[in-house]
Amino acid sequence: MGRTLYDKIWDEHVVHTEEDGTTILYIDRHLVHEVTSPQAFEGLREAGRKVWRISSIVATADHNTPTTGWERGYDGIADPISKEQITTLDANIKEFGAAAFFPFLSKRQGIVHVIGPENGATLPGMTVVCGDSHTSTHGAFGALAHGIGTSEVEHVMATQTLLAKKAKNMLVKVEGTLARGCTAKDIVLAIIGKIGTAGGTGYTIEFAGSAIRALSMEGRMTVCNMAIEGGARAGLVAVDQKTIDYVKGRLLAPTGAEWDMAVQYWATLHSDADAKFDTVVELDASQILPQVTWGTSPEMVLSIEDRVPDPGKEKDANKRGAIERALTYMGLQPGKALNDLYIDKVFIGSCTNSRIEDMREAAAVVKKLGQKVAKNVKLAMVVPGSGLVKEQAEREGLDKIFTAAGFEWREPGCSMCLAMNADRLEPGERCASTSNRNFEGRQGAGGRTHLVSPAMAAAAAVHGHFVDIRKFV
Ligand SMILES: CC(C)[C@H](C(=O)O)[C@@H](O)C(=O)O
Ligand code: SF4
Repeated sequence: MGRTLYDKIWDEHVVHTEEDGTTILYIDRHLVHEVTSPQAFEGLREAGRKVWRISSIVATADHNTPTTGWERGYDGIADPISKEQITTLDANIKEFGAAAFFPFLSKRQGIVHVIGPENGATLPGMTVVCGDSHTSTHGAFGALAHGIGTSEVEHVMATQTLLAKKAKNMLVKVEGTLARGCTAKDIVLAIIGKIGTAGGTGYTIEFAGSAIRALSMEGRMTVCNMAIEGGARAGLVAVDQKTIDYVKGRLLAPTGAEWDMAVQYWATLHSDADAKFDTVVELDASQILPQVTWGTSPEMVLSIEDRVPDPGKEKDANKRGAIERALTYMGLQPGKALNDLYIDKVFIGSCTNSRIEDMREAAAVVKKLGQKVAKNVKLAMVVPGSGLVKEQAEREGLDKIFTAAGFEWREPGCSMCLAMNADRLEPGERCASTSNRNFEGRQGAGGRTHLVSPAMAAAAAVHGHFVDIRKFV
């Protein structure tokens, strides 16, 4: 019987499987950031162990790094805990080693899920782990990639393996053509709206279909990034020519004869025609409208043509309670049209939407609208995902488009995606955000997050409220 892409990568990495399915899986790439690595390094130190394969480690600082004040160097990191995490990572990598380290202030620094692919650290067919839930992003390359906990970070460092149990196979097939103005972000929000945040629990999701194949690598990363918000630990997209073209020539990508061998192998990284999936979900891309979340979970999502739901119409008492709580937190009345929601802040960034294509998409909308950020919007910030994205965007003059319209153009990092640095919402502030989580307090205590695409966020900044982006692109 044919195998799925997930089956193939899994089989290739099994070291040993116990009768109950517990498997020792070999790990090819270990991405490291400052938040989930300190205890792992400390554990190694206490046990007198070294890192098993230094060349598997690629590290950067991202969650705590400030997005302003870089000219002041490490003195620009106001929060002492943030500063300590960043300097601790520097010291740990110095002591234990890495294939590549992109520290705070370096040109290639950035969000771990942006710098991995960008530097060819993420390659098709690899097993990729990181102490970070959005590691699913790297599945866009046909790599089996998922987040691990801090104790597992130490385990992988010490043994180059991970204890895992195989998940089931889910196929999410998106066929057809997206409407103008609709993007990868709208696809993945629509998928989560359909399957729910628990829909993918226990599965690895392969995203397929003509709409997924039509996406750029950046778009595929956006989709896989949010697989975790749909409950799946990992998301995958089959390798095709776009994948190979993206990887070619990147810093850590293979070269010469190794490249040729790799490409030959990568060509096998797709599900066989007769592969069996445990569950299949289908979506019609032409029916996907611009998406906006209204609540405090990514599954609380509707289209721009919709209105805030009425809990009174929900028969299930649990669901009704959840809607009521979300509306209270979000400060929303049932029946309010989503395009009438006025916002206080705009955040364009995060590992979901901070790549060059996202910057281009947002800048194109700003340019087309030709107006400044609306008066009611106190802050509209654009945070590129890495130093390289920032540099490329500046070469294309995108920063000028943003700043001329009144946006702030910041230094790279996670920033207001989770407010671990100085960038945050104040209580009650409403934000159009291109990130992936809208949980209570995610962008600052009491902050209200609406997840949208970069195009929608840019249009909302200029109009001061959400709009049907299809009319403006
Ligand atoms: C800090 C880190 C462990 C966390 C994660 O695992 O995802 C963060 O990146 C997030 O997005 O909430
Ligand atoms: S950008 Fe946000 S979601 Fe991504 S790794 Fe950073 S904090 Fe997590």
